Amino acid sequence: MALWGALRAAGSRLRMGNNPSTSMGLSNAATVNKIQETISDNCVVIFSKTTCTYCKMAKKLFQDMNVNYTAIELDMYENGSQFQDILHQMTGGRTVPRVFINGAFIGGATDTQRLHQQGKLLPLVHQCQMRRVKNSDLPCGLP
Ligand SMILES: N[C@@H](CCC(=O)N[C@@H](CS)C(=O)NCC(=O)O)C(=O)O
Ligand code: FES
Repeated sequence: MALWGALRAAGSRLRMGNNPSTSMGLSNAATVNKIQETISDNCVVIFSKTTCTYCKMAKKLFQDMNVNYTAIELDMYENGSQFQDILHQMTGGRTVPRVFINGAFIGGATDTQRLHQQGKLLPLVHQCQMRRVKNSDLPCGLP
């Protein structure tokens, strides 16, 4: 999948750079893995900051639709800026919120709001949820 390629590329680009944030907390590879795992295990993931009003707006959109989401609050992580660097490599921007649905980056708060106004947000979530139900019917969770 293209996104995994982008993630691996992001990891190696950052590893080659002189990135002081790797001296504490997770290595870039571990942070890339954590992002990768989180967005593939959860239909809706919001990389967020607890104090950010734009982030609150994005989270409220999903709350109002009764959709569960996973929020990674980067201001609660010692290596939050490392996450943002990797998200930058993956998505072209390091601002929060960064919203992923079904493993794909859909944008920031205003992009998410726009998709919602266009009636496209909930169908994306449902697509992901339906895929998960189908997969869970298979023995041993095989894909
Ligand atoms: N148009 C973007 C604006 C995002 C934005 O400007 N985010 C600011 C906080 S509100 C940010 O991430 N600043 C850098 C930082 O917090 O690291 C969106 O709708 O998501
Ligand atoms: S709205 Fe101010 S930090 Fe996001």
